[in-house]
Parts: sequence; structure tokens; C-alpha cells
Amino acid sequence: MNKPPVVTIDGPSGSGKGTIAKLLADRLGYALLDSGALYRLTALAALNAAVSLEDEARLAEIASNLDIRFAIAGGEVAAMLEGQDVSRDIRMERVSMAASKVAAVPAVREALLQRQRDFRAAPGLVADGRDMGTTVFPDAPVKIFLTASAEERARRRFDQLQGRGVSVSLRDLLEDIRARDDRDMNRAASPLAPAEDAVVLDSTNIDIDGVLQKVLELVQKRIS
Ligand SMILES: Nc1ncnc2c1ncn2[C@@H]1O[C@H](COP(=O)(O)OP(=O)(O)O)[C@@H](O)[C@H]1O
Ligand SMILES: Nc1ccn([C@H]2C[C@H](O)[C@@H](COP(=O)(O)OP(=O)(O)O)O2)c(=O)n1
Repeated sequence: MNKPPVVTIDGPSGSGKGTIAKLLADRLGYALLDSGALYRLTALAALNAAVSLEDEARLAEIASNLDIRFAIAGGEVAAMLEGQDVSRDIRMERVSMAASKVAAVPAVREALLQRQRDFRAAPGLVADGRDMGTTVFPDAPVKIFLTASAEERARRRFDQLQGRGVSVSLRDLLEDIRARDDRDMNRAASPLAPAEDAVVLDSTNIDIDGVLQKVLELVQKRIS
């Protein structure tokens, strides 16, 4: 039997992956995997348990035993850790930084691999992350690598956080984005990189609707 199709959307922080993945999943009636949330949840659980981010064995144990669930609340996906809605907590800057460290640990990635593959279900899946097209779903029929300049991505994040009433400096955000890009691209385990068969889309000068239209065109061409 053919496996349900997967559309993978990989790329650096702030490139618009989460936004496009959600819109696309809604349009297609597909399930959604926000794989970054799994790394964020692992990081939050480690911070809550005061586990050192250098302690790779304990981090892998946490990733293997995560008690998590994604629930739909008011049209949004809520991330639940041990029964608590932690959707806001996992987006905090200190958790973002910790997630990028935790994600560099090969045993953590290994522990989360099958959990991610289990999201594949009929009629299809949209999966957003860093290694969806390269490692987790190498047989996906549609692979997108979404990118944008670091300055544009920092500006987007700035607007997003300001909209939520979080006060941040644009310069700090740009530094954080560059540090995270560097760690995500240069780690040994599943580094951030386009799959050989991915279509690279630079959204620096394209709005959300423009990106969605391009992705929908690709899906229509490749998934009948
Ligand atoms: N093409 C785009 N043009 C302008 N803003 C965008 C675009 N794509 C996404 N955004 C905005 O940028 C912010 C970051 O997008 P998000 O989807 O969270 O990125 P990622 O998941 O890649 O980190 C959001 O506020 C989103 O609305
Ligand atoms: N498949 C994935 C998804 C995320 N990660 C890492 C990379 C990031 O530093 C963290 C958080 O990812 P997330 O996609 O939520 O981050 P952004 O929204 O793009 O800022 O996890 C990963 O290594 N592999």
C-alpha cells in the first residue's frame, strides 16, 4: 500500500515555515507536524528539571519519555507537556536557545525520530522543521526549503513578538537568529540544509499569500 504523501517545509528560523505549513495543511486537509515544537518541549522539560544542557544522556532520556500531546484549541494547535498547555512557554527566547542546543544532540534526534514519523497519516501530512526532507521523510513527494535574509527574518520575529506584547531589541534578535543559524547549519547530526530534491524558495520579498500560492502549485504538480 502507498504511504500517505508528505509535504516537507524546512528552513531557518523566521523564514515562515510554521505559517505556511499551517495554511497549507488547512487548505489540503492534511495533518500538521511542527517538529520544532518537539525540540522545544524537550528543552523546556530539561530546563524545568534543571538538567544540564551538556548532559546528553539525561537529555535523550527526557526526549524518549516526553509526555506530550498536541490539542486543537480555538483553531490553534496547543502544545501540552504533562497535561499543561505550554504553547507560550516554548516560544520564549531562552527556550528557543535551549532547543537549538538540545537539537544538536544526536541521541535526542534519534529518540524523536519515530515519534515524528508516526504523524504520517491519510490523507497526508505537512511537516515543518530543519531535516524533514533530508532525514525524517526522505521519500516525501514535495520538499520545500524556505528561506529569507537574516535581517528580514529578525524583523518578522520582532513584529511577531511586539504583537504579543513582548519587548525585545531588533539587534538582539538578529544576533540570536545568526547564532541559531550557525548552530543549526553546522552541527554534525542532521544539519539544516536543503534536500537534494528540495525546491528552494526565498521569501525575503514575497508575502505570505505569494509563498502559499507557489507551494500550492508545486503540490498540485507532484501530488495527484
Ligand atoms: N513571506 C512572509 N512575508 C512576511 N512575513 C512573513 C512571511 N512569512 C512569515 N511571515 C511572518 O514572520 C513571522 C515568523 O514566521 P514563522 O512562520 O513563525 O517562521 P518559522 O516557523 O520559519 O520560524 C510570523 O509573524 C509570520 O506571520
Ligand atoms: N526538525 C527540526 C526542527 C527544529 N529543530 C531545532 C532548530 C531550532 O533551533 C529549534 C526550534 O525549532 P523551530 O522550528 O520551532 O524554530 P523557529 O520557529 O524556526 O525559530 O529546534 C531541529 O533541529 N530539527
